[in-house]
Amino acid sequence: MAPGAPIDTFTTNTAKLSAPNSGYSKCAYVTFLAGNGDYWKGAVGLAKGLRKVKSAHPLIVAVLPDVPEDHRNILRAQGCLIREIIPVYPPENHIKFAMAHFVINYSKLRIWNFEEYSRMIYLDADIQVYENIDHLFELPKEYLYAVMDCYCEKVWSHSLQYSIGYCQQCPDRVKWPVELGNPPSLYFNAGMFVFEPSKLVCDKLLETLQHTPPTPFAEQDFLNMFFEKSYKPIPVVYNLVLAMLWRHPENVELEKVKVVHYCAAGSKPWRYTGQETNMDREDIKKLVAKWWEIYNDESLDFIKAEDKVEIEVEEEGFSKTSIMAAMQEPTMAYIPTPSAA
Ligand SMILES: O=c1ccn([C@@H]2O[C@H](COP(=O)(O)OP(=O)(O)O)[C@@H](O)[C@H]2O)c(=O)[nH]1
Ligand SMILES: OC[C@H]1O[C@H](O[C@@H]2[C@@H](O)[C@H](O)[C@@H](O)[C@H](O)[C@@H]2O)[C@H](O)[C@@H](O)[C@H]1O
Ligand SMILES: [Mn+2]
Repeated sequence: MAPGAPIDTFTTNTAKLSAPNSGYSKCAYVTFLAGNGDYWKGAVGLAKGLRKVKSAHPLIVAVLPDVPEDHRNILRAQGCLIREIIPVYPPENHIKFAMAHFVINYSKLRIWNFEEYSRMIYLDADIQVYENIDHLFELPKEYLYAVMDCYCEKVWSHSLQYSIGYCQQCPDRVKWPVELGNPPSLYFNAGMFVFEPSKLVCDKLLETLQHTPPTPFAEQDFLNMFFEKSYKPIPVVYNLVLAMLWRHPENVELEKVKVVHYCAAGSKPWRYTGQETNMDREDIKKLVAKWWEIYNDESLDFIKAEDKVEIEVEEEGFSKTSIMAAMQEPTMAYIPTPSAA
């Protein structure tokens, strides 16, 4: 079991999780979309995946102004709620320190403004949900819940952890040197987290950002700094960062994973070629195929309420209502009752 992931969150609290909704009125999933590239495909996949696992909550898509109307319409047609947000930029003079392709992610911070929801789960658009995780909305208040990240990929080569060979996923493999004081605080992957929207917190985030020099992992580093005292780790099944498969296989039981995060280089399913390092692994091929199965499944497309036709289906002597998509021509579907004889 990954160290530092206190399973008390799930053992002692499990009882609470089955309790009626612990005072959270409106909950929603939220993802983030920027630019006119192909991430909209990730958001469509996510919307269909949440439908497949019968989530009871809507998916909000926080879009930057540069997301084209046709991409927004595709997402509306999949039942997503589109919310345009104002971009957030770190202090101009430091912008070069964040990895350029991550700078746009600072705009994610605007989701703390969505106060009409008392609890939200943020999911990157390159994430897929394969099992219902609605119970996470009922975790005890006041904490930010997320899965611990891994420091072993080359993208971390700027860090002290990487140069020492230390990773929080296996703190005993290479111990943090005593002469360097305490090991780094637990650090989460910001592709998935459970949080409570608050305008007050949003204002504090934006104000703090203005005097915080950006760092390589941009808003992920910033969120880890900001929530250092209120971050609570949750098990890896809720956000499998793919690198865990080859960096810490001992911490992963793939058959139990509920959420997969396609963040490793070359792993975005809608761009997958299998050419990049580790992308020819059988488990990666299976996970990419699993994503496409949902993306291509038309039975998971959104059907507007007004387009649903309720028909009475008489079977084996009892009646049940079944919902079917509107027929092209609005003819009443009639299913004859089997003769009593
Ligand atoms: O061109 C882009 C880049 C990123 N994103 C959004 O920002 C998130 C974080 O970026 P990414 O997932 O590529 O980072 P990674 O998790 O791979 O480090 C994505 O999942 C998308 O939701 C986007 O909409 N358009
Ligand atoms: O803007 C910073 C990004 O930082 C994170 O991505 C990283 C991180 O997970 C590394 O640990 C992985 O090795 C790497 O592949 C991956 O790109 C978040 O997934 C993403 O949502 C976003 O916050
Ligand atoms: Mn991601």
